[in-house]
Amino acid sequence: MAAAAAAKALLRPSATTPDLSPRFPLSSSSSSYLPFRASLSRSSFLGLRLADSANSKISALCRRSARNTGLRIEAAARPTVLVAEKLGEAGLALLREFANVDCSYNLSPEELCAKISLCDALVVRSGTKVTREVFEASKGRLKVVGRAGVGIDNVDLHAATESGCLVVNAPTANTVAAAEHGIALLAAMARNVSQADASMKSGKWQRNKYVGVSLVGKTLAVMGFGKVGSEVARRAKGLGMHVIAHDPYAPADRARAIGVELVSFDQAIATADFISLHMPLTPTTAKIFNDETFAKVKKGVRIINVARGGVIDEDALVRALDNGIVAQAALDVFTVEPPPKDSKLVMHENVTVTPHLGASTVEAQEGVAVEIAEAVIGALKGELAATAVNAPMVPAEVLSELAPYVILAEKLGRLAVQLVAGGSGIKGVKVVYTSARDPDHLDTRILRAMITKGIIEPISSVFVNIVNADYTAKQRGLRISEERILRDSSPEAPLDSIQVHLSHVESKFASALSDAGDITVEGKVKDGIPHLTLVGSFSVDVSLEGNVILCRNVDQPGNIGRVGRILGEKNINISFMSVGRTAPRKQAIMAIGVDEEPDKETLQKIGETPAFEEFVFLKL
Ligand SMILES: NC(=O)C1=CN([C@@H]2O[C@H](COP(=O)(O)OP(=O)(O)OC[C@H]3O[C@@H](n4cnc5c(N)ncnc54)[C@H](O)[C@@H]3O)[C@@H](O)[C@H]2O)C=CC1
Ligand SMILES: O=C(O)C(=O)COP(=O)(O)O
Repeated sequence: MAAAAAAKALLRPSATTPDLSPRFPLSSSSSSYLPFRASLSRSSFLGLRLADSANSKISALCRRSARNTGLRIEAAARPTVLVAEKLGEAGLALLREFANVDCSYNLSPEELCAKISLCDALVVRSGTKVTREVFEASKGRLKVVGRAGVGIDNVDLHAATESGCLVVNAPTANTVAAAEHGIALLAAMARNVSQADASMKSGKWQRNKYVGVSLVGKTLAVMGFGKVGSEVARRAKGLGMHVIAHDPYAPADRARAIGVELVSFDQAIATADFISLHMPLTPTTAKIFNDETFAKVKKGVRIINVARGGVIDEDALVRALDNGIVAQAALDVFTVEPPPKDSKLVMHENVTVTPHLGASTVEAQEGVAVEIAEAVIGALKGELAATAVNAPMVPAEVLSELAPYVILAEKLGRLAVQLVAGGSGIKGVKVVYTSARDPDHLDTRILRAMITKGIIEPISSVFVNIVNADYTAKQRGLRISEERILRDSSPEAPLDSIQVHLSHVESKFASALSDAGDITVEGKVKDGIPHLTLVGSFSVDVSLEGNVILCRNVDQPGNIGRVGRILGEKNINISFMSVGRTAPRKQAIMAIGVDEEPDKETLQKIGETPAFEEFVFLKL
């Protein structure tokens, strides 16, 4: 529950307040499909407005918690999910429980762009290009792209990240289907099954023409020893083949466990009778099989490609087939899909083709549909997806521990930036984490993202989430450095404190400057609630709920009463108050937590109080 709350805070655009869900006494199962969120923000991560028609017990809890913390509950419309390619029924049923589902297949790029600004999520397979234009056309509404399969080369990940859109895939459910298809193509190619079938159907009986080659004892090189590659290797060994593999990143012990030897690229292609491709299409693997490569293969090699067409230079393959260097090829995937009708490769008599059917089994399609529906629904609820492609994956237990610190981190960022005097410009941010645990084991990515969010959102129209935080900081020239300090405190908590320092800036509240001249704020988590514990060099202790007024004054009797009276006259509730001073009757900082936002006149009155040398109102 806490993990889910932390994740929601990470993903929503303007988490001005902690999500309340951890405090709701709900079982995770009862809450999992309820479209509820409580938030101060005008819209949640997905721009969802919360359903007002839902379970009244939950509504009451939301309202009560909302009153306690000054939160507002908003009613949300159901999100809209555009399913742009055929998806298994079980996945569609899950999506329909949670969202309005628009199944529109075969959209042109223009039609997709026209629809996308009305959609919170998009589900695709390999046939839809999710380009930068799509993200731009969504105008920020699209919050998750679900790829119902493995390869995400059809999604512009840079554009997704820049727009803060999460991309999730379904990496496991079609592995076996793809591996089985690889084996089907291997066997069909070796025994000329499709050619012989076509010949017979045209009325011929050509037994001598279609003599094949045996698999047993032959060497198969598996290029890319990941999920599919290793399943292909396992099956090929069952057929009595000698299997070698090339994968620069695969662990040798995994290969050894299957009885496969990992070899270099050149060794693999020079010794193999069959080469089966299972690497992703990336800038390094694009056209990795080209004229130069074919010049190094064993003459008469047979090639199977169930990965991506783009890893082969198709013109070079046609040349290699024509001159007999490659005896046969079996291809499920093509550089352009569908390939041109007159494609020499497709029409080649030594080539067996299928129209990207690797993942197309009934079982795999039901599997990927459910896998992607769950990931998309999770993301629409603001949870971090285990299969996120463009966001850090944080284990649930880590997230659960860090939940209150995630909220603290954002609030510290928000406080710090509001202390900057106009025109200063922020360049350097230093974050110091103190912990009793080995600081090297502290995963600060989500905390850094939230501090970035807290700093950037109040001063720009950009919304920042865990997907685009680092990118947005870089874009704005914000350098964020981190320091971890080992402190002798309770090792039960993951962190003792977080300090945010903004360097080389002027402050509108001079007392927020530390001795080193940085705007400094520090916070801790006490009883699960984030507290502000240091401003400049003044120790304070104010719970970070609602808003905060900071006043500097000379420590003398009556100041608390004065400000209390001004706020009381306007019915503004003080939630917390603390005084930090250098010494009795010397300079002091009063930190006052207020539930409501004082109007201009009230703030002016506080400012005009003679005892107050400076003051600032900070929105959390
Ligand atoms: N035809 C179809 O319908 C299907 C195609 N695929 C495709 O198959 C490919 C593999 O999928 P999975 O095994 O699930 O992915 P995976 O991520 O588990 O495995 C890919 C492997 O390729 C390796 N690799 C990366 N660069 C390499 C290089 N330069 N040389 C050799 N190996 C390299 C990686 O280390 C990794 O082990 C993907 O391109 C995927 O899109 C997957 C499922 C269905
Ligand atoms: O999962 C993959 O990478 C695939 O290539 C499967 O593609 P598909 O979903 O069948 O269009």
